[in-house]
Amino acid sequence: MLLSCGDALIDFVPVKTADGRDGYVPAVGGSCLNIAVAMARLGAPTGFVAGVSNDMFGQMIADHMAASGVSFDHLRRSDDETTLAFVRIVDNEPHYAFYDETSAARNWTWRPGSIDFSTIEVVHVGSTTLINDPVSTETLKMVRDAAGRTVISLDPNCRPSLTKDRDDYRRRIEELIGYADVLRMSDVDFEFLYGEPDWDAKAAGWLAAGPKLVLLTRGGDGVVAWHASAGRIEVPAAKVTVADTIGAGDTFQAGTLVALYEGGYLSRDRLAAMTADEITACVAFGIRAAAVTVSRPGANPPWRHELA
Ligand SMILES: Nc1ncnc2c1ncn2[C@@H]1O[C@H](COP(=O)(O)OP(=O)(O)OP(=O)(O)O)[C@@H](O)[C@H]1O
Ligand SMILES: O=C(O)C(=O)C[C@H](O)[C@H](O)CO
Repeated sequence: MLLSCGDALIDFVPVKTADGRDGYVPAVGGSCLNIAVAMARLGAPTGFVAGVSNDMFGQMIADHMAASGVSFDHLRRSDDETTLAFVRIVDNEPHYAFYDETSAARNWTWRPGSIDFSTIEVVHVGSTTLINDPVSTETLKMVRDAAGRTVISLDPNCRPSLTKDRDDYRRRIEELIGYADVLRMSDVDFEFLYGEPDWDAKAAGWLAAGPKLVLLTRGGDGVVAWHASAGRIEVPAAKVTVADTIGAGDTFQAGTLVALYEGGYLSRDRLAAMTADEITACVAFGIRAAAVTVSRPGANPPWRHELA
């Protein structure tokens, strides 16, 4: 089973009302839930590890999971509320204002022994639940327990509006990178964390520290992958008409993980032994899946048959 651990929330997506006013439509989101939904829709056995509210938005999240075939086995329901995110689109790029101070996702805690990692192919962590406590520290505890027993996938998916102390955040992310086997970062996140891009130097340092596969996504400019023996590989993005890029990175991550799963690469040894052609094929599958998401509104990952 593939697990994604982190945030489920409601995105309020901007729309124009029939009489021309600004309005919002609620849509189930959260980077880590989007990844779980995308992996399940693409056909992989998938579970979601998180705190989800019993309130009406939590029910929307549960319904969305059920409709996409995501397992509830590792879900913890509580009476804390659902995180809300109001979305603003500027130049096709989404920006988020979060309301999560006392949410079920933010208050999730790790219970040691609650997951048998020997039965799990990959645990993905990322996004808002890596920023603030308690969930950030609790996620790190889970990753420490899981590391070496299953593959760890990490996408920081930085959210500047939630990050009060950038140095503290960078320290947390760097500790997680030390445990990660597959690291994905967007160029925007890289710049938020490290300023001027020196991707090759940074990727070389990461490959020496832990991750076997490092992926940098650059929106419509494609993906760069680094791997200790296969080297540096560039894969172009698909050419599509963009509706919006909400959830693009999430679907890319999910698609790439599903391809790694189907290819039998989800162990540290198999990841380390991948060839350039094998990496290109897995990344290209992630790109194909992400192309569907960007071609339609909101984070709406494709079902497997839509990639045919
Ligand atoms: N304009 C685009 N045209 C084609 N594909 C795109 C475009 N934008 C994003 N994608 C696809 O989605 C992938 C991830 O996009 P990006 O690098 O923007 O990640 P991200 O910033 O994490 O996304 P998110 O909006 O989910 O946070 C890209 O590698 C690409 O395959
Ligand atoms: O979970 C997050 O980080 C969000 O900003 C909510 C969005 O649904 C998500 O990012 C889309 O990728």
